[in-house]
Amino acid sequence: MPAQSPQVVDTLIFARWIIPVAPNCTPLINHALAIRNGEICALLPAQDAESIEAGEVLRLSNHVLMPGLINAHGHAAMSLFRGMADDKPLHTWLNDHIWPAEGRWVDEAFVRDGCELAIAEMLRSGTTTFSDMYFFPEAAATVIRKAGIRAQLSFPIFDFPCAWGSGPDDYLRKGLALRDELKHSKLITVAFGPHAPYTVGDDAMQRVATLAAEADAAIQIHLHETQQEIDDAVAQTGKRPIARLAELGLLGPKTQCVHLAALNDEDINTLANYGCQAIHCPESNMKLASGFSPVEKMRAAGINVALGTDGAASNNDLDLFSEMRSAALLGKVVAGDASALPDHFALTMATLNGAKALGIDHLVGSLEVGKQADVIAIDLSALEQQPIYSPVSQLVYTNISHQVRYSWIMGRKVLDNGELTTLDRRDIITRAELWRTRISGE
Ligand SMILES: CSC[C@H]1O[C@@H](n2cnc3c(O)ncnc32)[C@H](O)[C@@H]1O
Ligand SMILES: [Zn+2]
Repeated sequence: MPAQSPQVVDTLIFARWIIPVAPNCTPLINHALAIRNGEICALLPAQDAESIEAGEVLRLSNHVLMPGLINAHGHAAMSLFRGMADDKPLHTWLNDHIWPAEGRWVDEAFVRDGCELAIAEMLRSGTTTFSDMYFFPEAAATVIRKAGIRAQLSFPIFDFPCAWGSGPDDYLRKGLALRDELKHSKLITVAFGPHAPYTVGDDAMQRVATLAAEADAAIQIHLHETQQEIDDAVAQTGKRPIARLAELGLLGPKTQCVHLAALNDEDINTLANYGCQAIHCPESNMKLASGFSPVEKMRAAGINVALGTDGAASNNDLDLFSEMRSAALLGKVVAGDASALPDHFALTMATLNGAKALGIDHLVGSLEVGKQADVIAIDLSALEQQPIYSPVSQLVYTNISHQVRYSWIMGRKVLDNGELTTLDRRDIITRAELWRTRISGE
């Protein structure tokens, strides 16, 4: 919108700093962003925006405005298992604790309540899009619509039955029906979620590859999470999981590979050649002692690397700001280079790279005119952020998520001065406590 011909907009936000992420993370100082019909319609110097007429005007003199964060991998409803099984390695955690608990407790009500708790936590800490892989995705969709958050739902596929279905045929039928039901949704996309190479056999894997290609849909899978996963696969099949998936036709630019915490150079080449998406979950990988993802090597190979928290039972929070910090710190240790994974790259992983990984970078991930208005504002005036040499450094390296004050998704304000506008915080806490009482048998 040319500054000389002001038009009426819905929301006009003046901010001390605006970090657009594209073309880069250099902060624009004293600028304004205008929103009309859910889209960003102008980004311009503050003095040029004064004449614009707006339904609502916000003057955020201590704040950074930036794209909403994109949590590219998680299991939202697992928030109800937060702190239930800590300090265990992945396979013990899954086989002896999480899977038995899921078998006993997970139903539609669990997913609804757990999802709401997770979404509230994510909204309060700056996430505007998340990717979920969990049972009863229809129940998650109901809560997502209520909250007004953006999401990818990767419906689960295993070789064995679970509370949501009886096996691959049933999962694929239900998942495709959900995809059809949500095909006109502006906020939700539906992807295939084969759980992992060790829980999905060749037949089901091939069907996923065929159906996803037919539907032009994304696939999200836990992949190369531990060295044990690879050693077991080599012992059973003679192949590394990435090589097996390549043979089965599962790898491509719409394949979102989660964890990748045990990779050799050949694996990295294969992922790069197929144009796969990488989703790094540093805190979950550390907590379960799964392994170290070679993020710098993947980036150097041209692989898009996004960021995810994983579920709250293996993290134990859904705070993407702290995830950026962990990624930046761990990235330096793994690369043996303090200049590896700099702050601006961590910020890009949590925004634009997340959007690319989920195939929605034409819509979100950066503050650019024409994109959807998924925007957050963070107050930098607290003591813990002083003094401010670089707002990008403060966002990545200081403890900041509690300073997220505003959040808009498609132009709708879902966080207003730190308060959720679409969800009831107290009610969510009450229901979480009820689940804890039930689960701990009190
Ligand atoms: C297909 S529903 C999701 C399924 O995945 C389990 N899960 C959670 N975190 C992890 C992880 O890090 N690796 C593998 N599987 C994980 C979750 O408990 C559900 O059963
Ligand atoms: Zn996971």
